[in-house]
Amino acid sequence: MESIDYLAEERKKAEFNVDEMKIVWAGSRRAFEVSDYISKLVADDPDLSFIFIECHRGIQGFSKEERTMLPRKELFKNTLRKSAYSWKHIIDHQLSEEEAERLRYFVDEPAFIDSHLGVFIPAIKGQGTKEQLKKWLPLAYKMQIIGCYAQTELGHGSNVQGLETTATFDPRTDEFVIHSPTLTSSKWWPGGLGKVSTHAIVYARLITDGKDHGINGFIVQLRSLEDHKPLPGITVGDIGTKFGNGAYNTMDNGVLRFDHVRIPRDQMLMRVAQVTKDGKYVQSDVPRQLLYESMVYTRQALVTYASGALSRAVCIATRYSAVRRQFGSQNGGQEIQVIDYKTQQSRLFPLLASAYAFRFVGEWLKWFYTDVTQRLQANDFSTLPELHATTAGIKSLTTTATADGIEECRKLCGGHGYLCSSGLPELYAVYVPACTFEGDNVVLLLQVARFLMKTVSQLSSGKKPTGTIAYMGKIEHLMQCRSDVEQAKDWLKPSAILEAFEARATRMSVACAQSLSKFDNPEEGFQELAPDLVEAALAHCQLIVVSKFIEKLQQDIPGEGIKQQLEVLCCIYALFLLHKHHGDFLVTGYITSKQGLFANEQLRALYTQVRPNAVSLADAFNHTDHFLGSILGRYDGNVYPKLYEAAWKDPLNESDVPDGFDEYIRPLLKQQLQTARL
Ligand SMILES: CC/C=C\C/C=C\C/C=C\C/C=C\C/C=C\C/C=C\CC/C=C/C(=O)SCCNC(=O)CCNC(=O)[C@H](O)C(C)(C)COP(=O)(O)OP(=O)(O)OC[C@H]1O[C@@H](n2cnc3c(N)ncnc32)[C@H](O)[C@@H]1OP(=O)(O)O
Ligand SMILES: Cc1cc2nc3c(=O)[nH]c(=O)nc-3n(C[C@H](O)[C@H](O)[C@H](O)COP(=O)(O)OP(=O)(O)OC[C@H]3O[C@@H](n4cnc5c(N)ncnc54)[C@H](O)[C@@H]3O)c2cc1C
Repeated sequence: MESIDYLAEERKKAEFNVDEMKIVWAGSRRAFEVSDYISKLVADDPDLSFIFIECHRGIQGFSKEERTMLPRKELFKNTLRKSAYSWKHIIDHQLSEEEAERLRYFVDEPAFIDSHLGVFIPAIKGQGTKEQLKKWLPLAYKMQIIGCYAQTELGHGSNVQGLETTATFDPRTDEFVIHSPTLTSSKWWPGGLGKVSTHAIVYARLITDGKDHGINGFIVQLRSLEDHKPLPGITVGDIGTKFGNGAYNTMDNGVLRFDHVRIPRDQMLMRVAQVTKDGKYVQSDVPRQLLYESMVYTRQALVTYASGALSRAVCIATRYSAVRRQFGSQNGGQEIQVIDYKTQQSRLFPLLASAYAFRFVGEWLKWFYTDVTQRLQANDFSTLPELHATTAGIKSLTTTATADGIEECRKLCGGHGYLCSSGLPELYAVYVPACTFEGDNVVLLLQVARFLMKTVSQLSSGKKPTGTIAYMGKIEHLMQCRSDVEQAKDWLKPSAILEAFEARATRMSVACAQSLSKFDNPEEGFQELAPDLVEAALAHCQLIVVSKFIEKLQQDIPGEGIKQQLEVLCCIYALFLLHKHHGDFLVTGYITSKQGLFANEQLRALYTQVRPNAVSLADAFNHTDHFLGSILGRYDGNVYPKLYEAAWKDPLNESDVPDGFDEYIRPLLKQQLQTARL
């Protein structure tokens, strides 16, 4: 049966070519084609799109929207089935790495494979010697071993140097003895550890000849490759159900303890430091920070994932806002679409713009990461501190804004957003740990702040800042200049926006540096001023996102109306931030309150420009209905009949009279009858 497109009128209003925008969103025509093909493949194959569960009626299939009603144990088993099926598909059809990654993405269930491919393999690549890569990578790529990343412990996560697990070298047997000396040293959280991984990269304190050399990575086998039982000395299991039904519970985050487990010496990852057969500790000429390299990789990858998650929420909220009507009916006509309310626009459109902004900064960050890792291979470590600060900061900014944005989209959908069938509660529950994993977002901003303070202190020594901090080279100008905006439309000039963000970031960093210099003990000062330092770091990161959006617009972007739409979105992103943080811009003296009001006036005008294009800008994300998993976000906008239909699928509606009626409701009703008779 052909479906009616309830959003057709909205789509007719678009002032740009949606197909061309899909390519800009995907990054290239080839990336679009791969994503488009794989997302449809997943949506159309029940083995990938459905959840099959054994119940009293035999095997029953459930759609993605019904996932939150299902018990964890069955969901988990289904995820194992999907992973095995996906893997077979990848091998049988010889999918490329890019296609395989897309397949994992569109299946859209957190699983051990994410840790295996997203952290275990990158850790071996980053910290292993050539010989170690040769031995372990083929096994990992063929999934003959499955690995996880066991860094965090019950007692320590953010403070990596505080980890307690020990790896003590025994020269008599040429082995390391891996041990968990305390309860708090139990590994806690690693994804894929609880029930699946056969191996782990274990972070432990390296001890030779009684001397503690700090943290290093070790490859440790955890489970038998025959019967999957834990090896002697190993206690391992799942840490328990996490936030939200369904959500991240398809992942087996685990707990792990070692009781003097022995591993061969060559299972210490030895790119950064080596231990010789006679127990000598030898530091390589590469920086110790390379121990943290896999975190840098994952943090940059999480930025593109942030744009993906935010775009899903925004797509749902935009389509639903065009379908939903409230108030304003005249002469029996239709009510007003809620998307036409300026308040709805002022909450929704900055998120739409943010999704695009995060996409482009993610694209750039991927390039930057590749560039720096190529330099590292050639033993040029000069850009590593900047890469660390940038990945940490942009991961922090984008994941916080995305988690908050998903929740805002839920509220933008009113009551129906609170239903699991809207897809938004589960999207939030799955997404929100990204603010914590791969580094707590505040801890990461403090890393950016340290980098900024170092940069400011080096300015006086004549060191020329480059890359993302090149703007600080113009410190004299940026400390004194004032905005020359005279009317609202002046805020459309990229140069006006850029200077505002540069001046604000510079002034906030310099103010922190000046306050810090008043402390005798700089570390004490850093702790005391941490809230201000976090704000300065955020200002720097927002400048990076804004400037990468502006740089994107300087490229040749073909397609009818595409550049104009992106220009509008770029200005919305920047002016929304300016409006939200206008206290910073005012206090640092770059703008006057009048200029702040002009920015807000311009922002409202930009919302009017986006309005006719909003649904099409959300369509350009090219999300399938399967991937969205949301009745409110359906492409055809046919929301109400589908919501009504879905309600009846809830297990509570399997019978008219609920279980428990005889025990708990009937006696109450009877008691009331008796009271009434009295
Ligand atoms: C079927 C399908 C088939 C195919 C599919 C294919 C592909 C799928 C592929 C990929 C999936 C991709 C992406 C993954 C997506 C999702 C991942 C999934 C789940 C995520 C799981 C989560 C994992 C984790 O959470 S792992 C644990 C993370 N832990 C942390 O982040 C801890 C945070 N803490 C720290 O990082 C550090 O402790 C610290 C806070 C940075 C402090 O460090 P330290 O104590 O050493 O102290 P200093 O601050 O003094 O730092 C010293 C010095 O080092 C510099 N530094 C610090 N960190 C780094 C770094 N990372 N790099 C470089 N340099 C660093 C710091 O600046 C100081 O420098 P100076 O001395 O110069 O000042
Ligand atoms: C879903 C999920 C998956 C995970 N997967 C893995 C995995 O695969 N492998 C793995 O090893 N780990 C994993 N982790 C663990 C994760 O990396 C840690 O939880 C994370 O690094 C934060 O550390 P923490 O839990 O110790 O938080 P804490 O550091 O205890 O943070 C608690 C609070 O203290 C604050 N705080 C901490 N230090 C400072 C400071 N210096 N200054 C100011 N404030 C501070 C934080 O901002 C936060 O508000 C996962 C976590 C989750 C939630």
